[in-house]
Amino acid sequence: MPAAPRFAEGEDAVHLGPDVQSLLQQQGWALDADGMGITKTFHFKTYFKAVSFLNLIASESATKKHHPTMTVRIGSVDVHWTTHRPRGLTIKDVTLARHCDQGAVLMGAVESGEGAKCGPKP
Ligand SMILES: C[C@H](O)[C@H](O)[C@H]1CNC2=NC(N)=NC(=O)C2=N1
Repeated sequence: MPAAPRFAEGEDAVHLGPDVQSLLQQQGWALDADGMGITKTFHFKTYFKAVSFLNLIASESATKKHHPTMTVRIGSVDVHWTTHRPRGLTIKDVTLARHCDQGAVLMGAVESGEGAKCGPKP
């Protein structure tokens, strides 16, 4: 059975619960096995778009002083949000996950399978 979201101490779980559920059920975010974080992979037609998206998120992260773990590949970016202190999901994770979804639209994200790939064309 998938984990339930685990909110950091002091968070308003009553409001944050439905916000996290909508990210999970409607926006394609996945909950970590321990319920403490969320991940999503964004796909792009070019490496340059993938890197530009990463920089868009990096810029907002610097402003908000909340930083994701990101892995950039040739045609995709994995983004993981969690809060280290206090440990668990917070409103910052939710707000910045939404920012990622908006930024992905701006950067022309595509469906999984349509992103750039290595190797010869099929
Ligand atoms: C002081 C500073 O705001 C904190 O260390 C921030 C920095 N960025 C952070 N980023 C994330 N993802 N979680 C944190 O708990 C966190 N803490």
